Amino acid sequence: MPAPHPAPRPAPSPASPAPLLVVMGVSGSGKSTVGAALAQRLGVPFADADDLHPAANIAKMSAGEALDDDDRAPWLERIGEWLAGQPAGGVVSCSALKRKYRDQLRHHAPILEFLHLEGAHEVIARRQATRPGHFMPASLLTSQFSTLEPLQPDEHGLVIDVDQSVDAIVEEYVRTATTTSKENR
Ligand SMILES: Nc1ncnc2c1ncn2[C@@H]1O[C@H](COP(=O)(O)OP(=O)(O)OP(=O)(O)O)[C@@H](O)[C@H]1O
Ligand SMILES: O=C(O)[C@H](O)[C@@H](O)[C@H](O)[C@H](O)CO
Repeated sequence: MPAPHPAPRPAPSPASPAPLLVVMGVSGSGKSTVGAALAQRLGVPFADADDLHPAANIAKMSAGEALDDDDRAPWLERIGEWLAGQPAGGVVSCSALKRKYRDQLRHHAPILEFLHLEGAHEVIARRQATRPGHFMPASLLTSQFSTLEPLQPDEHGLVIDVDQSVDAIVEEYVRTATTTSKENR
């Protein structure tokens, strides 16, 4: 049962800067792939939060151990600092599994939007399994789903199903955000 759709924010317009967007979801949901494609489509900088992990976090996940709140806290701070440094908008791919993680990011960038790439376990597991050479083992996918807290109604964001092409996801985001922008005029 998909989570209720949270309130989407208006799309970028001449009057407003491009969004600060976090593409969120469990491991293998397509955050890095969709995030990079979306940043290119919107003409804004992109950062992959995987690149901002302390080495200890990468080692822990590579060893098949799930991260905990203490592991993620410094990582989320670095992501928040990156977001705060993007005055003209930007996209970051970050799992942002828990509400309190998203609150920590909003502390750095209050006007923040989330795009949750939501999908069935079997769809995402198939993509994780066919992904070459990534440090995140497929064995951790179940813990990702059990840790995931969907967007709540008061959080600005969209939920898009991953069971479609990357281009289709990007265009659905742009179309939905643009529609919302017109409705808000
Ligand atoms: N919409 C899509 N359709 C088909 N394949 C996809 C789609 N999105 C991503 N993929 C593929 O699925 C795999 C996982 O994608 P990606 O690495 O972007 O996920 P992720 O959420 O960033 O994972 P992690 O959090 O573990 O880094 C990759 O091989 C990618 O090419
Ligand atoms: O536990 C988490 O929050 C996630 O595992 C992220 O930290 C990873 O970066 C990514 O999903 C795996 O590549």
